[in-house]
Amino acid sequence: MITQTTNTQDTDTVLHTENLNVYYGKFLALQNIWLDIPKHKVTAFIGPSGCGKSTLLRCYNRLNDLIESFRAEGKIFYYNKNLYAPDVDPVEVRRRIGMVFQRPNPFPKSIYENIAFGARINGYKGDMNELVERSLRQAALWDEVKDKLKQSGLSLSGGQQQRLCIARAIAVQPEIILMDEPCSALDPISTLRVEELIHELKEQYTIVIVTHNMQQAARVSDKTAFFNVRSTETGGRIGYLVEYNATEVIFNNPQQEDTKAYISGRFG
Ligand SMILES: Nc1ncnc2c1ncn2[C@@H]1O[C@H](COP(=O)(O)OP(=O)(O)OP(=O)(O)O)[C@@H](O)[C@H]1O
Repeated sequence: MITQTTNTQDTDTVLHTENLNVYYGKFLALQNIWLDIPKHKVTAFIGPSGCGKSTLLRCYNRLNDLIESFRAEGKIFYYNKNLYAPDVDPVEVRRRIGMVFQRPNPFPKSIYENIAFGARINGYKGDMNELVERSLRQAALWDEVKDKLKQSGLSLSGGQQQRLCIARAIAVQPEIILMDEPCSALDPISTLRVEELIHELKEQYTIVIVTHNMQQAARVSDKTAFFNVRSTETGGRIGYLVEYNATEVIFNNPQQEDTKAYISGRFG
């Protein structure tokens, strides 16, 4: 069972990562991660390819459990509950902590069913029409699709499909939405639309976004974590957290030389 009643951390913290190491088999992908995700804010993860941004994001809703070689040491607290405790149901974790992926991946079903399907599986007993409309409105898609709810989700444009996926994530009423490069397959106008949406959604949800686009991190996030990767003598490549701070500090006054070099485009 996961309860939200007590909180051993700061009350503004929804996810507290403590001394996390992540392995794929013998390969150490992330080392010694300590990081707090604040409630109702947007937190961006930036850093060069392979530094473990997506790995960490997937740890937050236990999506890595589906990878056989995956192993985590350390703790991730969702309020006062360690997400990796033996009594925690990963399916329940994924309902509370939803995910939007790099490529829009609507179900090959109608727009309506894309929203209703997950809610129904989760035992939603309320008015389904109302839930579909509310979710699509929150994802800023309702006006564009309200007259064609029976059409396939796959008939929409890429940007619309991504907003449909956001609506689908919202429909099961999560508290946190994880976004793994949600705009990388979208054109600039659709990207802007999704960025505006992220800004609106943080009033109700906590958002963590992985992005390669530093302007995007600067535009949408309140806090930014910069990760880097170091090579070991034995050929390993270990990801680690370099600096975590308010986004304006990371971009205007970074405290670490590596952060300065990365945001000024000198590496990565
Ligand atoms: N399923 C997996 N099995 C084995 N190794 C993996 C797996 N997924 C990721 N890795 C390795 O873990 C390291 C971190 O990968 P991850 O995808 O988390 O990095 P990233 O910072 O998100 O990279 P990118 O920006 O290129 O998406 C990499 O060295 C990657 O090869």
